[in-house]
Amino acid sequence: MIKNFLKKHWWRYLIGVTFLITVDVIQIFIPKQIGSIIDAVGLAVPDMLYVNSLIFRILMLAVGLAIGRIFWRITINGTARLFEFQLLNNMFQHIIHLDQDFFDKWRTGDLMTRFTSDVYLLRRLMGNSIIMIVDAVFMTSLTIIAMGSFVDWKLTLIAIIPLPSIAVISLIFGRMIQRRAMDLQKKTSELSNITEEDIAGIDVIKLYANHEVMEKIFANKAKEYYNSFIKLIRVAGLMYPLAMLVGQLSTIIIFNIGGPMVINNQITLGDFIMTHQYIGMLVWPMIAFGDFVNLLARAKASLKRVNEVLNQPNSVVEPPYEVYDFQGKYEIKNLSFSYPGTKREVLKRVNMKIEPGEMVAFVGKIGSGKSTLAKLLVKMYPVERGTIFLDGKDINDINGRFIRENVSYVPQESFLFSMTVRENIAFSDEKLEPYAEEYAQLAHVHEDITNLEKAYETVVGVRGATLSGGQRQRVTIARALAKNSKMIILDDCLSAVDTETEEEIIKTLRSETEGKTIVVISHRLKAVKDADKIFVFDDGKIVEEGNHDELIVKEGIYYSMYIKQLIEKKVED
Ligand SMILES: Nc1ncnc2c1ncn2[C@@H]1O[C@H](COP(=O)(O)OP(=O)(O)OP(=O)(O)O)[C@@H](O)[C@H]1O
Repeated sequence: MIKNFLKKHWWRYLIGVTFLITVDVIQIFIPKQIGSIIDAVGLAVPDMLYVNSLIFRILMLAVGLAIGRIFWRITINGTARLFEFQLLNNMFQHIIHLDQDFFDKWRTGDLMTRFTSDVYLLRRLMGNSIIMIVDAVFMTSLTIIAMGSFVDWKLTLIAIIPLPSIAVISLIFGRMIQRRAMDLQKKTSELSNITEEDIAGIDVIKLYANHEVMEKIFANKAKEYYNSFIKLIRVAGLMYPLAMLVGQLSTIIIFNIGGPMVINNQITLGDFIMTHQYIGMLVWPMIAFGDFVNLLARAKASLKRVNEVLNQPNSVVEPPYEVYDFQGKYEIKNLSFSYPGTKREVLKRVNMKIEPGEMVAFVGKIGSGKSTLAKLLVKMYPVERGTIFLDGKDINDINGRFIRENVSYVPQESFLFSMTVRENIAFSDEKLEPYAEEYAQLAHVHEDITNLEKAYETVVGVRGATLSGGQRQRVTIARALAKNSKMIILDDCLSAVDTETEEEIIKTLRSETEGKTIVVISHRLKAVKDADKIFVFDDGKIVEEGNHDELIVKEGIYYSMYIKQLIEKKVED
């Protein structure tokens, strides 16, 4: 990723580094001018014209410095921002195409940290670190050359003796910093996870009056993060003063050796001050070197974490996207399924046929595998070859995106984006916005929407929080209907509306969407009793199948569930 970026944008860095080196070169001449001014004004009769010309030169150099700095900032920092922009896009584009398995396992906070603080460190690697290393190398060598040629080589070579030890200090500390930086990023992720989860689950915390417990858990995580940070800054914080100390040793040498040289007239006072200034100029590149090693170590840790996201493979291997005349005929043969990374079979030797235009219902106990099968129909998880056939083709040979374009799957948890109701309904295509009312009517939610403060233009809260559960569910159905796909799967997505409304919505769907295949998962048997086929699930197996009348005659599990629900309804009434 970094290599590719550098291959493409090396010229931007070349321009930036040229400006940076120009600035370094200009900087080298300022102490020389100051030294010359001191020597000139120290004469018995100072030549003020010469002094003024030196001052003018300093002014010109300062202007050159300012221009150079502006340009290297624009080019180098701008390129680093471009890298950040492209990296963020790459990461997002990668994860958005990953299948459900990835999102089941990764926690939002962890992902957020990788998108924010890890990317931030990589941006600094691609910007600040270039500046640091160029300054460390060029400023140091140019300053040393200037000191030697403008003043005295012997004095210069003795003064720089302590400098290589800075490199050694940086290298030793760099390793420790990397380890601690990795731990800090992990702790940052954990803290983000818990913050994200606590805010998302704030209702539950309040309802259970569980503030103290959650505060304690949060405080522990925050403390771990704090400790990890302190551990890091202890090492990083020790490295800088040590580097500075070594820098000061050079100053002491200058005073000890350079001072007597002035007294013995070997160098002028201007030369001495110039040398002192040069030594001062060497301190920044030394720190820059330490900073570079520190940043490199931290960025390496971040690169590893970002690459973990970018190299995350899809558990479903997709064939090329190919369009064909989708019918929606499913044939499931002896399908057994365990979620990726788990051993427990949640579907066991399932056989099923769904014909185009049929209405099919999945019923059965909780956790019996109904939603799992529905998700497999839209290829959200990988399945063995030869188990699911769609329109006569193995599902593994059809691109998942194409399937999901033709099948609208309405999941159990209704999620809306914090945009207007109209935009939510027309989520699949903004051109559908003028027709939002029609789809809302089909989903029996039009009246509810017109009663909202701004009707269809009402912006719903985060995740649709400002709508009731039932309203949210029906808006998600309207959204699925607007997609106008050939097949629709309603995964127990009407649990928050009453039985009558659920029945009516299903009836309307059936009559208004003639020819479309409908799969309904519901716990209310009355709502699905008109289905062409009803599959009864129990512990991952299909234990009964047939239409309502056939299943009633069988007097099996379906029959008992149906009678139980009838009695419950009567008792309720
Ligand atoms: N992402 C997952 N990873 C691992 N196991 C899972 C996952 N999702 C569901 N399961 C397990 O698979 C089994 C079947 O779950 P599924 O959601 O398909 O049941 P269901 O019949 O739809 O239940 P319900 O009627 O309560 O919605 C359950 O035991 C559940 O714990």
